[in-house]
Amino acid sequence: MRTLLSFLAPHRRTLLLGLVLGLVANAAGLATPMVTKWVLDTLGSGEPMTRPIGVLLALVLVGALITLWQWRLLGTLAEQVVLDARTAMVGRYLRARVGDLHRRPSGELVTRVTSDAALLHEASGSIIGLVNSTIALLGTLVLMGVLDLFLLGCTIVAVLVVAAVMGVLLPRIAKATTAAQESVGRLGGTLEGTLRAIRTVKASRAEGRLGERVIADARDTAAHSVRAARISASVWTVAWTGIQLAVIAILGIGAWRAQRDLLEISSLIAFLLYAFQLMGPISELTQNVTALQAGIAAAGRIREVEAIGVESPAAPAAVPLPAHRPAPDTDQPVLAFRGVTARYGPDAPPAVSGIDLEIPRRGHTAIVGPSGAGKTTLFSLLLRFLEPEHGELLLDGRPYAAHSHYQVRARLAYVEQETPVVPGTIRDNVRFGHPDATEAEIQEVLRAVQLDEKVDSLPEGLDTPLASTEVSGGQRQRIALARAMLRTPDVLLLDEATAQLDGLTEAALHECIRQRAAAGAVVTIAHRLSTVLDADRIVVLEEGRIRAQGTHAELLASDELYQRLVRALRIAADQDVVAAAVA
Ligand SMILES: Nc1ncnc2c1ncn2[C@@H]1O[C@H](COP(=O)(O)OP(=O)(O)OP(=O)(O)O)[C@@H](O)[C@H]1O
Repeated sequence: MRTLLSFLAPHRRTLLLGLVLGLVANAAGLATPMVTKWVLDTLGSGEPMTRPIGVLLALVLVGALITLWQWRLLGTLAEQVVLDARTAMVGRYLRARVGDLHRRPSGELVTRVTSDAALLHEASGSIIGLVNSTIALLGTLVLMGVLDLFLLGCTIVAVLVVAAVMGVLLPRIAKATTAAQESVGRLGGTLEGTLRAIRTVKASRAEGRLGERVIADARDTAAHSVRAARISASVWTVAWTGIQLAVIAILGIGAWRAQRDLLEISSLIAFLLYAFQLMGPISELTQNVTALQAGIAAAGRIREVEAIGVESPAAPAAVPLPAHRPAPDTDQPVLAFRGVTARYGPDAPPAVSGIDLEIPRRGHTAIVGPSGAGKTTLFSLLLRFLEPEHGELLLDGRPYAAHSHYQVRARLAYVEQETPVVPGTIRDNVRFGHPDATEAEIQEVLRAVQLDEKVDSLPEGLDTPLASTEVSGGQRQRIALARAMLRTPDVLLLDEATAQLDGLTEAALHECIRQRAAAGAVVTIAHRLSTVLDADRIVVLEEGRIRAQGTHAELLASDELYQRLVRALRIAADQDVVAAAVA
């Protein structure tokens, strides 16, 4: 509840106005039966009926206008609350630490923004609705008491029975709705993973099995929602029947009291009007309690997003790059690890330990090692996706802690092994890191990765929209390279694809590495013999530690693991040659 209130707090003035409008509309509604009695009392009294009928009309009109205003006000507010929640969540996701984000299925994170946030719409007006309907209920009962205390007693018995049944059933609706939302979250997670790996899913003929898992969550959602709908139906039936029975009882007892002159006919009619009106606040109470419960559950799930750790809070654009930036020919390494140990969780074993490594300002450093040796972890540390547990990293001789995440990343360019294309056109993809890049700069990097002719041949050229499925693996690699080469970064971090690359892409890759290494630093996670042979220095990793460093010739002569790795790469390279010859 506190969480839901925190979403509403910024809109308290609008809520207050909504409450006041609701109260005025209630007052108009409550006065109507009394004025109806006035109309009836004037019958045969000789008084003109125009005044009470005029008041009646005015009440209906004012009530309608105020209700319209209140609906529009609260409807707009509800959408603002949903928008605020979505904005906060999207911002949190984008500022989140990579590790924290990856611990949750992305599809589930998406459902929090889409379906959970939508539940706040109904809930945001429900607190006002609850106050309004409670006041309307109490007001109706008080006015009924004014008309006839005996009949009020009958009504209160019916209202208490209805309230008791609701007290038991409404929490069950909340439980079912929360469970349904959780199933939708799981469904989103599984479905997103399935669609992302759709090729593997189909190739493994696993559509049926995975479909079953997704449908199982959908069935779960439906089962919980059906339970909620059935309980709601029971609540409505009990409330409706209770009030109908109360009306019949009032009619019988009221007629009997009227016969004995204990009650005026006009009062009985007004009382009956109030009895019929009772259904309004009761149904409003039910709806609002249900919406509030669903909203509280959704607000809880939305607030869980705040548990996702975020990176340094400094606003990226507001952080100036350090004035201190050494001359390019200095001997000081551009990047350095000093006794770095890091792990992925408090209970996980260290992924890398005691890393001491310097990345010179110029040249190509290749990192090699068996699977799980910690190569990707070194990149994650350099890019600050992961923070060291012990030791520190230095950029231009200054600890990473003295820079913001943004400042560190502004000096690096990164090509992922999977090299995703981002939503948008080829132009958007190439200038992703530098949205202000000029046409000439874009053309230059496209030439460097040998994509210029391909782009020129497309009818829409640079403005061709890209979807990951439309781009070949090699083209994706080259687009990612072009993106990284734009505005010559100080350090190019390249996680080489393990998949076989086409000749054009491989040649473009090596040309880019060579060009960049002549002017700046290139660090590769090398999976190809040609890349290792190209490197100025090679770092051999084993079980999270640096085992050896040196040139290819030095390591080949001195390190047994390196010899084995090169042998494996050579066999892979030979296989590539055979495959190319066969093709
Ligand atoms: N996100 C993660 N959560 C938990 N442990 C991880 C995570 N990523 C890597 N590890 C662990 O950290 C260690 C180093 O992994 P890393 O991915 O750095 O190795 P690698 O040398 O890049 O392997 P590969 O060549 O197979 O990609 C491994 O033991 C791995 O299980």
